[in-house]
Parts: sequence; structure tokens; C-alpha cells
Amino acid sequence: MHMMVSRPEQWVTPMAVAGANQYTFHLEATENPGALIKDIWENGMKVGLAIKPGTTVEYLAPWANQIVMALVMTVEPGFGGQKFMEDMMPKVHWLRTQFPSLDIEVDGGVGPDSRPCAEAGANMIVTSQEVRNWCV
Ligand SMILES: O=C(CO)[C@@H](O)[C@H](O)COP(=O)(O)O
Repeated sequence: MHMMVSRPEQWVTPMAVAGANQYTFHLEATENPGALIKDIWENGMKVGLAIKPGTTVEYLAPWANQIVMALVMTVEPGFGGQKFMEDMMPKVHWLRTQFPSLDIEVDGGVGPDSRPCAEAGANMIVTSQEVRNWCV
């Protein structure tokens, strides 16, 4: 589950009860990432950590060994159909270099040519508008 929400702490138990096996939250949405990561693991879920375009990877790095996935937002959170921010790829590359075994996801504006994401080191993508475009 990618929890693009404020106060992500309040949804950990409900999501675990509902059967979620991974809980991804936004680093910017909590004042105590360490406690939240611990709580998610203790509720039987894996942990993903997302950062918005304005957040540097250095803020994520201290938590990288406690999570299974880093999510680099390539649009501002809010809605689909926005333009892919290719200037986020250095973050992906840096994370891949520093944490070779980490899943790295990019989310937002990813089109049919996802090579920049793969070349930077991402191994997971989220895309919606482009898929809808292919279906019509
Ligand atoms: O939720 C968000 C952004 O808020 C992302 O998941 C995007 O909605 C992905 O959609 P596209 O950018 O591929 O249309």
C-alpha cells in the first residue's frame, strides 16, 4: 500500500488487519520515521519509504537499511497525468549505488519509455495515465 496521506501512523493497524503486506509512507508526513518503521514491521508488514521531489535522498538514507523499498516521486503528489520529472533520476542513481539490494520505485508521469528510470537503477514503476491512454 502506498499511503499518500498525512499522519500515516493512524493507518498502520487498520492496513495490517485488512491484509496489507507492505506499507509505504511519505517521509515528509511524519515527525518520527524510526518509530513508524518499527511499528509497521511489528504489525507484520514490510516497509516502503517515499520522498517527494523537493526532498533530497540524504533524508532517506539513514532509514534505508530498515526498509525494503524506496519510492522516488517523479511528480508532486496529488493527481495523475503530470509531467515526468527526469531530474529526479540522480536520486534513483544515488540510491542504487549506495543500496544495491533495495527495491527502488518511481511514481508519476512515467510513459512508454521508462529507460531513464531503468538506467538510473529503478526496478519498479507506477504508471496510470499512460496505461489508460494505451487502453482507449
Ligand atoms: O498518485 C500519484 C501522484 O499523486 C501517482 O501515483 C500518479 O497518479 C501516477 O499516475 P501517472 O502520473 O502515471 O498518471
